[in-house]
Amino acid sequence: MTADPIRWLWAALAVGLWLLIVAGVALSRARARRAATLRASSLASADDASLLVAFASQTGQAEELAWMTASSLSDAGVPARVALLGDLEPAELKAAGRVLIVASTTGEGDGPDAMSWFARKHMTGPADLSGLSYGLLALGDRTYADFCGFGRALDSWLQRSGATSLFNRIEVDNGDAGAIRHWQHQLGVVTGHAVQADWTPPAYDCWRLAARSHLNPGSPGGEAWLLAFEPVDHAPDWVAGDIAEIGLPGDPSPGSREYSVASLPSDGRVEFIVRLMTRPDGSPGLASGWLIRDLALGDPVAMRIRTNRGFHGPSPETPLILIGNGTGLAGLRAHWRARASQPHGGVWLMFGERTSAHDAFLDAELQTALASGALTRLDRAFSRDAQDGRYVQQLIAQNTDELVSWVGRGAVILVCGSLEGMSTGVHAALESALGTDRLLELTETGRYRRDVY
Ligand SMILES: Cc1cc2nc3c(=O)[nH]c(=O)nc-3n(C[C@H](O)[C@H](O)[C@H](O)COP(=O)(O)O)c2cc1C
Repeated sequence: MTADPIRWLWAALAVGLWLLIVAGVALSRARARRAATLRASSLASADDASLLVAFASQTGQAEELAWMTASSLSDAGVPARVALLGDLEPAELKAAGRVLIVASTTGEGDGPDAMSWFARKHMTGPADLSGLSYGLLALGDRTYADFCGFGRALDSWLQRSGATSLFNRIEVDNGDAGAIRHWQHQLGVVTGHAVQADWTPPAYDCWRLAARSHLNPGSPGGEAWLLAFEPVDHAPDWVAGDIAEIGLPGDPSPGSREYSVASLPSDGRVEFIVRLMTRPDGSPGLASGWLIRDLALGDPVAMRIRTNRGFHGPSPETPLILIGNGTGLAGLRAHWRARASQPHGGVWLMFGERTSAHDAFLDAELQTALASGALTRLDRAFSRDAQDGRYVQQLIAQNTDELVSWVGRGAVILVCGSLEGMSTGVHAALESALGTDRLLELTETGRYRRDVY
């Protein structure tokens, strides 16, 4: 009996303390939100032509990356403004035309608190976002059951609302520096402006240039070369679809470049294809010029292999449709080579380049792969051939029945090559062959994957 008043006192104190904490959290969130909104509006006001960077953040990492994204873009000469995604209306997103989004996941696969109203009001069904293109950086942590749950839900809502992704969603596991560098790389591709040196310099291994062969002598397009590197110390493990990051020489280093790996660990070397780029003054591009013109056989190179889950292949019994153009053949080659030594469910390669006389990249190897069964079917399109000029997307249109049948048997479609022209053309051709809903379903179930640049 005598203990009761004391219990009541403790209980009242506990409730009071809890209320104080709740109020404090709510206040600090509201303050953070206001501060972000203020910063956002101060950047957002003037220039409507600027690139929109929107974020959804719970503990600040997504917000920080959004600001780093915007300032990198501004430094590269692309004006950018930052906004809280949760404060925008779909009509404002649509009006922006292009948006880069950084979004984290919290709770159990939930969106940040600042997104709850937006999610309830807008994300329960599709909005009208036709004409909007977007890039998405999803932050998360693989130790949670629903990895990047909110980023994935957002991606799916954007697609269902008619928006087009500029590149595959990039997922960041616990601040993974490689994935963040990949985002930086894509910023450069999307804006056409080199984005300054890496935010997080990677730890490289030492490799040496072992071979370099010209794939398209006489081509009307830029020179394409197959380069091979051997490890100096240890060779890391990797799988088809992974990416080689090359550190450019210099102190400080002017950054890194990414290339789709065209070989497998069993080859004992990393191979990839580089196109010689030309600067406006006619001189060779910084990275491609160095790799193709300056580097001598035996010279050391700083390189690491980055896992690129979004472009890994399915198990061997699943039919595989590989579609690409130009240097994109590199990312596809590792996939058919991975099947060369085992029974598999079929590999169909559709490849596009300029001329059959000069741009039939790796022709002898492709013929051998066909003869051995590593490739089941090969279709090529050469856009500048006088009689038969076609693009790779036309191969899809011409073989719709076959494509539908492969997809009906569970095929996975992998697309690698240029973002402009090829991947949008291929996407449109796949949409008309399979239907928009079917293609969306393939995207969401990981059966349509793109590695485009
Ligand atoms: C309470 C809590 C819950 C989380 N839940 C998830 C989750 O379900 N899935 C996930 O991928 N990451 C989850 N994360 C990891 C965060 O997404 C990750 O740390 C992210 O970088 C945070 O970004 P932010 O600071 O912008 O909110 C969670 C983190 C916290 C603190």
